[in-house]
Amino acid sequence: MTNPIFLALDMPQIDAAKVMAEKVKAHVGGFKLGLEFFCAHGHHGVREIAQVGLPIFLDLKLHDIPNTVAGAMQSIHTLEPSIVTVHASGGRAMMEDAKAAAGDGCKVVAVTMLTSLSERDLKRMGLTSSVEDQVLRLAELAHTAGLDGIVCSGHEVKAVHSQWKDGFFVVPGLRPAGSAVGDQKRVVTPRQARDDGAGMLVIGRPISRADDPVEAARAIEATL
Ligand SMILES: O=c1ccn([C@@H]2O[C@H](COP(=O)(O)O)[C@@H](O)[C@H]2O)c(=O)[nH]1
Repeated sequence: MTNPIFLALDMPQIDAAKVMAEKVKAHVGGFKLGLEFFCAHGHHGVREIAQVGLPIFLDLKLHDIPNTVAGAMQSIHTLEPSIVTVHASGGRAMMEDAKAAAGDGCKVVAVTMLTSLSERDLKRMGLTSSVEDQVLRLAELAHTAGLDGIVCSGHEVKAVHSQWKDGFFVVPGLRPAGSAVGDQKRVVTPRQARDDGAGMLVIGRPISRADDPVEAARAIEATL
């Protein structure tokens, strides 16, 4: 089994990110580079981390009109990410154009409902359905648009998996038992997410902010 853990390198310093990546590379399957890192270091930064030798997940959460998102996908093509995110709420046409622009060898997955949101947050946005129904609805839209899968929390992944059998499901908001939750609201353990159908486990602070990141990554890997 390939290691499903992707370490989120959410840090603005490229040297620190590279040191962290080198340290933990034996215990993770790849690295996730998001807005904090990409806004600071762009293409150069992605190439630096790619040199460590593991797959790169570019978590840019693209969300704009179809033409703009397709252009952004083409602009990151040369970086050869193994997976890129767009927001499902950008709509079907946007997701279709993103997938077409991504080309072969790059999975495109849609963020459904951020793991930092709760049912209460949905209501504040005027959405009256449950979190699970909202995630299932957006997953169906992403499936229809031809995407490879979605990003959701471990609370919904089982239901999504039973609705979309061959989908690829990325699950962040993961916390080993007893670790600090921080700003995440819908959390489960890495093992629970994997058992429920997650294909990729995105983990940041429980590893990157641990006193001993190598031991933290090793311990999580051992639970899977
Ligand atoms: O719904 C989402 C989508 C993406 N993320 C990203 O995952 C990591 C989680 O980091 P932790 O430190 O383990 O909380 C982070 O990079 C987010 O941008 C998410 O958390 N939820």
